[in-house]
Amino acid sequence: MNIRNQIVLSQVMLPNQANVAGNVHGGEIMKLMDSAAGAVAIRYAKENCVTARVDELEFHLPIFVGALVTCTASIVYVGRTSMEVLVNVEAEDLVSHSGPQKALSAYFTMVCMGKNGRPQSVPEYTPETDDEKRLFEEVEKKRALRNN
Ligand SMILES: CC(=O)SCCNC(=O)CCNC(=O)[C@H](O)C(C)(C)COP(=O)(O)OP(=O)(O)OC[C@H]1O[C@@H](n2cnc3c(N)ncnc32)[C@H](O)[C@@H]1OP(=O)(O)O
Repeated sequence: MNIRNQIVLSQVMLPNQANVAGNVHGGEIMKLMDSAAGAVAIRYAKENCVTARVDELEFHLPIFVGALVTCTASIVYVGRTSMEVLVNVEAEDLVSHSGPQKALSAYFTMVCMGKNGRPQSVPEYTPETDDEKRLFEEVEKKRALRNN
């Protein structure tokens, strides 16, 4: 993975991010995911980007106060003005030392916005590794289905 195409964002979950049971609100994590997707898209496009769509958002595990949450946002497909960003979230219980566990995942469609407030083209993306090629083809198929 080209380092320019990935951003890792970590944060310890605090009591003000949780409900009365101590579970972190889903919206708190979704905001973190959106920030990570936006950051990697802006770095890739070298221009402001907005979120156009979120697909396949899945909550695999609950997250609790005190957990270290790490969002990894990776560019996996690039269209003309839009980018598909896969965001994986891991949560780690720092006390138990049980290691990070996959907690959430989603695909964000980010659109590059020109200074005129309209979508602007972004640099082409060529997947290199087998994993990158697999993800690229998966997203390409999904977009083709969506646009038909
Ligand atoms: C970081 C943040 O949180 S930003 C705040 C939240 N987000 C926003 O405010 C965005 C609000 N939405 C918008 O401003 C507009 O709908 C835009 C800019 C996303 C799209 O505007 P449109 O006039 O539809 O643009 P246009 O038709 O030229 O499409 C631009 C690209 O966006 C893609 N796109 C537009 N709408 C969608 C959608 N709903 N789902 C997936 N892709 C979309 C198009 O496929 C196209 O991609 P491509 O150039 O790679 O083929």
